[in-house]
Amino acid sequence: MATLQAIKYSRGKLQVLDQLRLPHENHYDDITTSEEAFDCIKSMRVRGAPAIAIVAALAHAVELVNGSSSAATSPEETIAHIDSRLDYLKESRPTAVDLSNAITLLKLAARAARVEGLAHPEAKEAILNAYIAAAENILAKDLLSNMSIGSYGAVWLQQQYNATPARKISVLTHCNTGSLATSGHGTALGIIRTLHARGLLEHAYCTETRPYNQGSRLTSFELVFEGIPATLITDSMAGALFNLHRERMNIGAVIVGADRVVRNGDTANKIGTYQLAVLARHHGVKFIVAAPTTSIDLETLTGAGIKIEERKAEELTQISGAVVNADGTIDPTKTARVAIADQRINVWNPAFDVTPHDLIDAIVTEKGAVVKGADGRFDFSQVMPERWDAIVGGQS
Ligand SMILES: CSC[C@@H](O)[C@@H](O)C(=O)COP(=O)(O)O
Repeated sequence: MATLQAIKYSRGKLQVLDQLRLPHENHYDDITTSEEAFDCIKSMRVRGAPAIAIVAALAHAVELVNGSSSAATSPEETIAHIDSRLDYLKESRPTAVDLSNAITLLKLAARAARVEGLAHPEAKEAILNAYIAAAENILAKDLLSNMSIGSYGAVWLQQQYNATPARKISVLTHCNTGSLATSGHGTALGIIRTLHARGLLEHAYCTETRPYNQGSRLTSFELVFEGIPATLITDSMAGALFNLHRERMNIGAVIVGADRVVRNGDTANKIGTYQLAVLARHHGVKFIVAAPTTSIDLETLTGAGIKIEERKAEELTQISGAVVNADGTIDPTKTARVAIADQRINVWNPAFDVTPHDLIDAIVTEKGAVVKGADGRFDFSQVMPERWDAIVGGQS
């Protein structure tokens, strides 16, 4: 079956699906420079923590293939050039940690390729090749990682509920964490896809995800595209849905993604995630975060240390969409931006909120599901031993 592809890449060429035009129009932008990638990420034509990191890393790879470092005359200058482009890209969106984790890895890869005494231009070429290979590896690993998260998450849920094809479970998800937010399959939506593929999913509910509507524009599009039984609700309907779950809806879990999971398990994700976690706890519904280890930030101790991006007022006070014809069909060639509030009203528009770890039942990574120990803490040392030793080991 065809799958949705947010990012198309071959060496020297990067194309990114413009998600602002979805679900009405499939348009890919060519990304040839870091500036174009920065704008694509900042304007949210591409979004989702893993996808942001992949686009930034590959955009610079494309730039290097096309000769952007040609003025560098020594290995030091080549590395300084790479560093400065990556530092610039890092500022595009601040909350998702995948981008900074990718940048750390890419900088290390470039440095590791330095060979003492090797003459320029061989030394330069070795550094460029190492950077490009590391960037391409981020793309390749992400898909494998998502498949693995899907499997671990489905198994964990199956065990919690003794789910079988005769006793399926329903889930609720928020924002978009699918193929469009990653290199493919997705994280939270990847678990839903895997549950469906294994015959264990009764129904998926997705929230609209105001203000930017990643749920109604993107997740519902992905669910319809794949024929997964699904229903769209507004963010404000979740409480009513949970209230009915015991008798009729059989909601087994809320499954969300993450922009940054910090050392104690506190998790920043799309605004509205926290209120879902509170509601889930009140109604005895499991709350699961699906996050590759690239979304884990071991250097930040608690959620209080996470910088939350604030976005512009127009995301609340205006909305865009395609024109609906009198017969109910959609005309994708006629899009409109519409004011839906008094344009003078003060607006607070944080893009993310933080869910405290005590409201989270499991954090599913590509290395397995992490649950709290008897002390109520998440321990990530099992799923990322090397980074744990390098960062936390040195502090204890
Ligand atoms: C696998 S994507 C995980 C998160 O990045 C996702 O849940 C989310 O909050 C995306 O926010 P966005 O502002 O659309 O980039």
